[in-house]
Amino acid sequence: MKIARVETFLVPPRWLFCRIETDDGVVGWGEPVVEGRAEVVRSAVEVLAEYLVGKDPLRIQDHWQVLSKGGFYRGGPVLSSAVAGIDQALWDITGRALGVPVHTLLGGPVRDTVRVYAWVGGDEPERLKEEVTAQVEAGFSAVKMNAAGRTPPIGSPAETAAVVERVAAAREALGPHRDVAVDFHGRFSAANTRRVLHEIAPLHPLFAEEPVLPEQAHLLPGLVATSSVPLATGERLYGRADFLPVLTAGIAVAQPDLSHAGGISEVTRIASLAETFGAHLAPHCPLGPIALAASLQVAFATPNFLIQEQSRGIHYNKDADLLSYLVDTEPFRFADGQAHRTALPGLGIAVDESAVRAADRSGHAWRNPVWRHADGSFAEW
Ligand SMILES: O=C(O)[C@@H](O)[C@H](O)[C@H](O)CO
Ligand SMILES: [Mg+2]
Repeated sequence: MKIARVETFLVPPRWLFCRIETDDGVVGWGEPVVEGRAEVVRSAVEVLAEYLVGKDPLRIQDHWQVLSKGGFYRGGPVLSSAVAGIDQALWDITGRALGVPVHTLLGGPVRDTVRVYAWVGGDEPERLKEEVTAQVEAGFSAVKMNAAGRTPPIGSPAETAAVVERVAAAREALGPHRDVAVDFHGRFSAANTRRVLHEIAPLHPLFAEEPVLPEQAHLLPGLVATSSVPLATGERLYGRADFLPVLTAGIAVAQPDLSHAGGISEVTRIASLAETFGAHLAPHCPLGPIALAASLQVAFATPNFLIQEQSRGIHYNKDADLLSYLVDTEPFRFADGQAHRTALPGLGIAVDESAVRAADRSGHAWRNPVWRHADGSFAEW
């Protein structure tokens, strides 16, 4: 079997899919994308495809090495995401060729269900409470909320109180048997995060995500030492080498993204690395159905897995959502807040190829919002 063709599809709301076809007709799908930079990753996939065409798709490890390291310059979001999507498609092809799910290829299942969480928004506590209640009624046992949008480097008492009030509203709607995770997005200074973590700790968050920016891993040990809130990070880290410092710093939850951190191959390695630090895996995934399917395959085979992000109900624009490109949406219904393991081959989903081809014809030009503080200065996140 040889790789015959690699195609990419720029599909709303903000994703990029790749389809790899073999000469004997087996097809695998992947999702190589960086939010806001989809066209750049598309170009990277096209360059990497030059090497792949004519090769045996089952040699995933060797292809991963060549694609990740053979260009001399390594790592970073664009290359690692391009490799990630290709890697997902090669695992999908391998599973389909052998008639087994990817989690079987990864050593077999260690669990039958995977707990997933839903995102909730809302600036006002009452609105947030409504959103949490709606997700609880939809079956979810865990949600994630933003700590805040634009925050000044050090918040006023009122701004700090507003964050606490919103987390408290979520906690009240959830009760003591469900979980709330709080995403800081690196938008707070470490000093502000330290103060806010102290205030929200009694509300028992599942974890605090990106408590500082990814390039400030050296500040994490101080936060770990001064807070009882488990810290999480990883959506903007792209491989084992990037995770080593944050794991060494003592984070509790590693959050590689299956579409950013080198795909199934590299995320399983990151999971093993995290295990040696006693840390758990909670893959980032505000992305599409293929990234989520890849995440779930890893979750079914990873002992130190905690919880899975997914984008049901997040509408980056009105044109499409998580379910738009699937023949059968059942795998992502999450009626009881869980994904259920199946024996379907490869990534375990059926992509609606005609819907993908049609969506690519209009494409998208999704870009990250640029935020500014009240004084006009750039607000980084
Ligand atoms: O944890 C999350 O899902 C967010 O931080 C998103 O990754 C961010 O809004 C960019 O897509
Ligand atoms: Mg995040």
